[in-house]
Amino acid sequence: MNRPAPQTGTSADKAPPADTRLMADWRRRVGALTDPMRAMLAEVCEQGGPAVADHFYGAMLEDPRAARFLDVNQVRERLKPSLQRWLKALLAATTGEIANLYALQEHVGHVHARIGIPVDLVGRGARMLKDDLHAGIRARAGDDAAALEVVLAVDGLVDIAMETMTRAYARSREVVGALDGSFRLFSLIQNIGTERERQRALLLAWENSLLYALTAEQPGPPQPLLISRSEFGLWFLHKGMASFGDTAETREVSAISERIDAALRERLPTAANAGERRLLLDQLRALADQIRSLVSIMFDGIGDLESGRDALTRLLNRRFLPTILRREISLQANTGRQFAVLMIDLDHFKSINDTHGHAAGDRALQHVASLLMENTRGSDYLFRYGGEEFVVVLGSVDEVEALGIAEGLRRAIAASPVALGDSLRLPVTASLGVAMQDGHPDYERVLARADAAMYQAKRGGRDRVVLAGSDMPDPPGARVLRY
Ligand SMILES: Nc1nc2c(ncn2[C@@H]2O[C@H](COP(=O)(O)OP(=O)(O)OP(=O)(O)O)[C@@H](O)[C@H]2O)c(=O)[nH]1
Repeated sequence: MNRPAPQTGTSADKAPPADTRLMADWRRRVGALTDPMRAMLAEVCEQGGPAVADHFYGAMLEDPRAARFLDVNQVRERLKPSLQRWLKALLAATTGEIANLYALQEHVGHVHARIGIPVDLVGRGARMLKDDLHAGIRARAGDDAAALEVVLAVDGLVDIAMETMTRAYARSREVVGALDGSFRLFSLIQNIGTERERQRALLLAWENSLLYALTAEQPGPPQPLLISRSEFGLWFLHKGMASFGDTAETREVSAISERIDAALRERLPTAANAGERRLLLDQLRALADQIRSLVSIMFDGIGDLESGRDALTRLLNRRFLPTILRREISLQANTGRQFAVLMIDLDHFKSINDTHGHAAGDRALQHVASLLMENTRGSDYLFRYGGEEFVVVLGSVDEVEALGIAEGLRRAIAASPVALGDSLRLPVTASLGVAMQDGHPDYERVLARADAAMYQAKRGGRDRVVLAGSDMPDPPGARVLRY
């Protein structure tokens, strides 16, 4: 598991070289600050900082778009103090500190882009900060020329910080846009023919369960029959819509699925006799037929996709991970369905290479990749993350389900040695870190938590699952740790 820090998607390594003109201008402005001006700015930050931060985040939390990214505790404990520190760093900087400030602003710009913070909201925040700082300056120095000088200096510094951030933001959004676009092309499907047949079969399986339930004496509650809960429905929500995009067909499939589920919820409990249930069944099957035709049209439309997959394992390439995580984060915000990230690292993999050769190592990687495919659902995303590391994104799961799938994967890997030649069976184990998405808008965080949990699993002795930050009890017989 030796590897450099993960660099996914919009990381700084993809940023253009620093804008030297902008930095020079920044230095010039900072150099022009006189000692009295600096003293005034220090006082405004020191005494007015907490009120500025209160006002800033109070207004942000009132905006529903910002409220999606912020929660009250996070604002109180982390963001307000960090805004005050940032103000101080910006307004009290010396020319020698500009390079660091520039890097910090770029970082913030990248994070905003990853999270998808609307750019007008950032602009509004800057305007509010300036207004409050102006008020603080005028309260101390009145309206004389010296105060005006300080106001102009503050405006210049805040604007230049914003410009640096916006530059990084714009660059990151370009990367995000390009990745999202290419993901649509590549994501879908390892083999379009197979995937098409698989989804037809899943739809049919859902219809059969409907047939079975509706012809039974007691059809039971509607919940387990909902198409949105079926494996087809999960595939459509997590992968179908992401891959085919917002088209007339995908919208129509969503609308028909909602009609099916509404009919099940409303009419199943009151469909007292066999005749009524038969009628309901016929209507639902007619709707399922429409879905079938639409899905067929969607598959016909995508023609020849390249694979976008890791050549050795056929799993998804990690460069698409940010696209998927961003999408799952917004799906969670819109639907309330949680998702989980599993970080999986094979144990002592180096010794397999060292003892049996690199080809045997490759074979082991392919073997584990196929175990991952066999032991996950059609709606899950499987990535080759690095050499002997994999990431699985589990959509629509709670903590218990995620843990169950992770533990199932651990067991499947441990129970299924790699066949090398006719007689050699090589045991392989893996350490797994599981992180539930905790509502934080930056996908790097859930990845980092899964990664930390996986490291914990290594430290705990390997061949185990560690759940990041949880109080739940371990399932019986499972090698699950909490920390
Ligand atoms: N065969 C093969 N080996 C790979 C590939 N990618 C990475 N590796 C090897 O995977 C090994 C990873 O070793 P380490 O990171 O030291 O970790 P480890 O031996 O798995 O030990 P722990 O993770 O601590 O349990 C290195 O020897 C890499 O050369 C690959 O595509 N094929």
